[in-house]
Formats: sequence, C-alpha cells, structure tokens
Amino acid sequence: MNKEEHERQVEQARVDYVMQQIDRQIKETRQALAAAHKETRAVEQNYSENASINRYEVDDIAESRAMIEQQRQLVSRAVESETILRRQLKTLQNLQRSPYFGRIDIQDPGEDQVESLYIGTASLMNDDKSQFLIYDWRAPISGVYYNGTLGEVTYETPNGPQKTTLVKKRQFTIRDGQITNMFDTNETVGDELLQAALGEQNDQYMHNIVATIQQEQNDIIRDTHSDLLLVQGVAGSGKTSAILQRIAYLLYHSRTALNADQIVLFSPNRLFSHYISQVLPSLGERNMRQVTISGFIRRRFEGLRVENIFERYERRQKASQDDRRIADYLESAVAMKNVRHYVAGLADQDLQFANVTFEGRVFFTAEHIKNLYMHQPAAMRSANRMVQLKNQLIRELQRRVKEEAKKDWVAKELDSLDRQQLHRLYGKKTIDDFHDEDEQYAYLAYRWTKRRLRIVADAIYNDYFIDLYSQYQQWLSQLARPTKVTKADWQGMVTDYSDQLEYHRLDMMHAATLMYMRDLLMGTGQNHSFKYVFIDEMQDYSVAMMIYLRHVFPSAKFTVLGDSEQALFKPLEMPEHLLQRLSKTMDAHHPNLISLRRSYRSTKEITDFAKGMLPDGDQIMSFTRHGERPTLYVRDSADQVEQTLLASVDQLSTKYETVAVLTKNADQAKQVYRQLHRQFKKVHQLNVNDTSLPDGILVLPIYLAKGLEFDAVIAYDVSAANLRGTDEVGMIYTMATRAMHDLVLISSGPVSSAINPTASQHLTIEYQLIK
Ligand SMILES: Nc1ncnc2c1ncn2[C@@H]1O[C@H](COP(=O)(O)OP(=O)(O)OP(=O)(O)O)[C@@H](O)[C@H]1O
Repeated sequence: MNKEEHERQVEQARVDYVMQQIDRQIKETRQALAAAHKETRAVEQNYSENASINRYEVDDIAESRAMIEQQRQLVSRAVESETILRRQLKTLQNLQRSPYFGRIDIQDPGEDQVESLYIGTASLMNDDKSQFLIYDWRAPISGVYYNGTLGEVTYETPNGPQKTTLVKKRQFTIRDGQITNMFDTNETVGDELLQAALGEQNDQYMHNIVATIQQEQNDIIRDTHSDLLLVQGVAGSGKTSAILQRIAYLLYHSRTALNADQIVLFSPNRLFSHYISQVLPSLGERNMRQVTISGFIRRRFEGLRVENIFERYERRQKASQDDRRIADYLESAVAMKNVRHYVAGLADQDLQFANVTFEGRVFFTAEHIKNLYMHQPAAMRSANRMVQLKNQLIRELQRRVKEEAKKDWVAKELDSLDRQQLHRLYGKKTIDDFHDEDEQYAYLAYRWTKRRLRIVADAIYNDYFIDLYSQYQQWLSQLARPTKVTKADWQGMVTDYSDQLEYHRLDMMHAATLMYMRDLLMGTGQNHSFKYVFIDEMQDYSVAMMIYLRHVFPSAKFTVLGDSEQALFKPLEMPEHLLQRLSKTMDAHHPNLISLRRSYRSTKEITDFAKGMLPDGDQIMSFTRHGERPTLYVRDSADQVEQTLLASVDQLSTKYETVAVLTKNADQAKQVYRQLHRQFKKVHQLNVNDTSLPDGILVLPIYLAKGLEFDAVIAYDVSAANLRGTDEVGMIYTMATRAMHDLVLISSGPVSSAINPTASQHLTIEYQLIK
C-alpha cells in the first residue's frame, strides 16, 4: 500500500469514528427532544388550566397571579430548551451529511507537538466533552484554513492576534460517510474542490460555500469593524454567498448580543428570497428578515399604490430625456438635503394641516389643529411639537367621547345592536352592576362611542392630520428645477404627481423624499433595533433611497453589495468613487471597500464573452471551468426567431434541469411563454408576485432574474432594435452572467452594438436557420 492510500485509510477510519459519534449523539438528542416535548406539553396544559380558572374566578388574588407568572416562565423555559434541542438535532443532521471538509495541522509557538484540527459546518465534541472532533468554520482558529498558506500564520481571536505555524492543510469531500476526494494543498482553498462544487447542476436553492470560501470572500465574512462595508463584485463573484456566510458568522460571534431578527436583508425580488432561503438553515442558523424595497415602501404608504422598481424600470425605458433627468434629480442626495432644509425652515403657517373626519363629518378642523400646533413653544423642533400636538388631540378626543356619547347617533346605534353585540359591550360588567337604567345606558353609550371613535384615534396616531401629500406638492413647487429641464416638463411632473394621487397612485421617484419628509416632520419612522442592514444589488437603489435607509436604521451597520456593470438603470461608477460618495451620504465612520474580481458562476467561455462587452472587462478573472462556446443566432423574420427559440429550448432542456429564457420586459416574457407552452410541458412564466422557483423551462424578464442563476440561459432578443433605449451592455451582461453552463443569444435582425468585436470573438455566430 502506498503512503497516499494509507493516509486515506487513516482518514476514513477517523470519518467512521466521527460518524458513529454523530449517530449516537443524534439518537440521544432525539430522546432528549421527545422528553422535552412531553415536558412542554405538560407545563403548557397546567398553565392554560390555571390561567383560565384565574381569569373567571380569582381574578384579583395576587398570589394566584404570582403562581401564573411562575408557570408562564416554566412554559417559556420548556419551550426554549425544546428549541435548543431541535437546533442541536438539526446541526447534527447537517454534520451527518458531511462531517467536515478541512484539516489543518498547526504547531503553536513553544510546543513540540503538531495538532490536527478538523473543520466543518459546526463544532462537535466527543462524549466526555474533552476534545473537539470538529471545529466550527467560524471559530477563530478556522480563519487559518481560509487565509493561511503553509508556514507562520496569524489569526484573529477575541484576545487579539495569535501566531501559529501551519504545517499542513488538507481538503476533503465526504459524501454519506465516505471520503470521495482528499488532497493536501498550499493554496488558500484549492481550485480542485471549487471546480467540483461549481460543475454541479443548479437546483432551486443556493448552497452554502463554507468548504470553499475564497480568501477575499473570507475578508467580507469576517469583517466586524466597518460600519459601511461596500462590496463591489463582478457577476457571479460570490457577493450574495459571502454575505449569507457573513450573517452566519456574525450570529455565531455575538450569540448573546445579536439575533436573526435584528438583521435585515433587502433583496432584489421575491424569487431571490426563496432561492437563498436554505443557506442559513444549512449552517444551523435562523434566517434573517428579508424584504424587497417595494414591500418596504408599500408598508409605509398604506392606501397608496406605489410603483415598484420593475414598473419604474419598464416606464423608464420609454421615458423622455427630460423625464429621466427629473427622476434622477428627485432621487439624488441634493433632493434629500433639500427636504431636510425645507422641513427645518418650515414656517408654521406653511404647514398643511388636514381635517380629521369621522363618518364623513369633520371631527377636528384643520384650523383647530393648526391652532393647537401654533401654541406649542416655537423653540421646540417640529417633530417634538408634533408629539405634543398628538397628545393634546388624544386628550381632546377623550373629552369628546364623553360628549359624543350623549348624542342621538349613539342612541340610535345602540338601539340597533343585537343581543350578542350588546353582551360583548358589557365587558366584565353585568346588568346587576348598575344602580339604575341611566347609569347602565351611560356606561354602554360611553363604551360604544369610544369603540366607534377609535378610527379617529388611529387617524391621530397615523398623522393623518397633516396633509403630507399637499405638503410634498408645496415642496416640489418651491424646488428649483434641474438645469436642462424645461419649465413645462417640470410643471408636468408636478401636475402628474397630483393627478396620480387622485387615483391613489405614486411614482417610485417620489418615494424616498416623501417618506423622509414625513419622518422629519413627525419625528417617526426610525427603527433602532436593527443592528445590521444588508442591501443586495445596490446599483438598483437610488442615492435618495440609500440615505433614507440610513435614516430609518440609525443604529445599524450597513453591508452594501453591488456590481455597477449590472446596472439596469444607471450609468457606471468607479467603486472607490462610489465608496467615497456613499460614506459621505450615509455618514459612515469606518467605511471599507472589498472588490471581488473573480467570477465563479459561469464557465470560462461564458465569462469571457460577458467581460468582452465591458470597457474594463479585463479586470474580471474567469474561473477555469470549461464548457461550450456561447452561440448567437441572428434571424431576420419573426418565424425564424420562433423556430430558433423552440429548437434551442428543446436542445437545452434535454441536457439541463433549468433553462431560463430571459427577456427585456414582462410583455416579451408573455409573448415567449405563448410560443413555448404549446410545445413544452414544463414551462413556467414568472412574474413579480412569484415566490418560488420551479425547475424546467422558465420565462422571465431580466430584472426578476437578478441574483439568480440557471444551468442554461437563452437571452431573448439581443437585437439593436429591441434593446434600444435601455442600457444595452448592462442588460446583455446581466442576462449572460445568469448562465452557469450554457448560453444562447437570439437576435431578431441586426445585433445590439453592445456585442462588440471583442465579445463576438467568444461567440459561435450563426446566421442560418437551423432546421
Ligand atoms: N467560494 C465559493 N465556493 C463555491 N461556490 C462559490 C463560491 N463563491 C461563489 N460560488 C458560487 O458562484 C455562484 C455565484 O455566487 P453568488 O450568487 O453569490 O454571486 P453574486 O456575486 O451575488 O452574483 P450576481 O451579482 O451575478 O448575482 C453561486 O452558484 C455560488 O454558489
């Protein structure tokens, strides 16, 4: 037996031993979980019985309250220990699939022994808890695995940097308890494993990458210092992967101070949320909160239909130069600054108060509210005056409830209540509790009126006494229009804004400034509980929106990811410049920029084509994984285009699980879908509201494919005529880089100039019709 084989046997024997340990611990944890579950059920039962007795019979006895509280704590402790066990079980099951992927041999200074440490997705100890069988990939020492080359290395620990000597680094692939691949390396993480990981077919969920994290990705993951971490990475460079591992890392290192609910990720679309949803659970962590920017805005404008970024994008494709300039201006840092100044300098008489109504009649007049406001000390900030005003209005409302209760409308409504409604209105009281009918009536009338007027209280809480939309219109009207925009076009925008409001609609370009104005005026809208905010695909966010998000999450550290080459909406910007600008607008004290230049997703052939389109494409390094050259079919009739589409889909779908046809917009996706679904069975057209990714043949507009990847992609209609008016390079680049293994481009007529001679060199171009 040669040395290599011997080593392998020794390693396999260790895997066998660790697998046995895992199996045993799984069994024990299962038993403990079953017992804990029983315990939870028992204490819950006890609690609910006692609590219900208490409510009806011994309501006021403090002693029993204390007992209930004690039992409530028992319940929550039982639930908690069950949750911990459940998590433990999940972690062990994850380890069972693949216990570890790395080994480092280190020799600490002054020691003559070399120590072997094994690294996996979670820590595992032996039975008597005397030894780590597996180290968590996030443990300080594991940093050596990702960062170090053989020799003396330094790694970060909570007590400062530590030195050690890295003697050996070994990588494994372990499937179902068997080592399928194993080798020693001096590289950070060898290409061989990465090759294997990247060569696999796509499925509907993203995988964790802990076994093959690259050095610069590791820097993103382990950065705990920056308050603004800007990651600029080319398509497929692992930005999304890196931040998900980063979240897992942060959760591991601040178990007590941070939980998943204090982290929010702004994701590009709902399909993406689904796509990444398994990464954290596969690392034994809970998912962070996720929201799309459209969802976030929607929640802040109840009753209004705010255009989403996709509609905005489609509208922008058709907009005139001037309209684009206006939108850019309203979404700029200058506009946000202007809002700040406007609110700070707003004179009392310019505040737009609104009537608060109840059932169509005016309950508080705007005039009255304004008067109350004017009587607040003028030296106070407007937001504080608003809080005082609200309190005053609520107090007035309480007085008015008593007055209103005596009115006829209340008597009438009480008369028409049925028995059940009346019964509920009595609350804890019964008829016997009243001395006479008058007292009883007064009680019921008061309660009924209070209930009915809750709507007024809500209006006060929700700031409806300020006519925000008129206020905003006033702001728009006093704003100096941008140079180059004609007066008529500017005026047109203001009119359009108010016309849209009539229909309860709002253009996206007003969203950030409007939300900002409301928050500054009313002193509301900020959320201090979030510690980390992640923004993916930041190139799709306006500067105004970034400033607004900073305002909303004042206590959070921001990690912002983007690739300006994939900007569907905006021109390119250099990363360093972007960092400078962002640091300033987002008020960052410790900004950091990490650039990722290596692209992992696509084959070398696809990446080479995609980077050929970019002026600074030579900065992108393709990962050496080979596949077919991408093909461009140029066709001159609609018939030929359709036939080519059908033939390509047919050919690719026999080879791959997922084939995506990516189009410029939703209309074209619909048209392609119509052509495909007659001939193919597993065809799905995806739209904004879809939340899951089936496999098969998918048809979707490019903006919904952001952040996603597919085995094969067909970029549908890359002709000059079709893409005119869009950022053609950004569009084709984004489409092409969604493909992992195969790429087909179809052009109906002359091809977009984005596919320049350099890019064309990497294509097989076919002008003939394929039969
Ligand atoms: N270190 C790695 N090991 C294994 N796979 C990796 C690694 N880094 C990236 N990948 C894979 O490369 C692909 C692209 O990664 P990811 O989606 O995170 O990139 P991205 O930069 O967010 O891409 P885009 O901006 O184009 O959406 C994914 O399939 C991911 O699993």
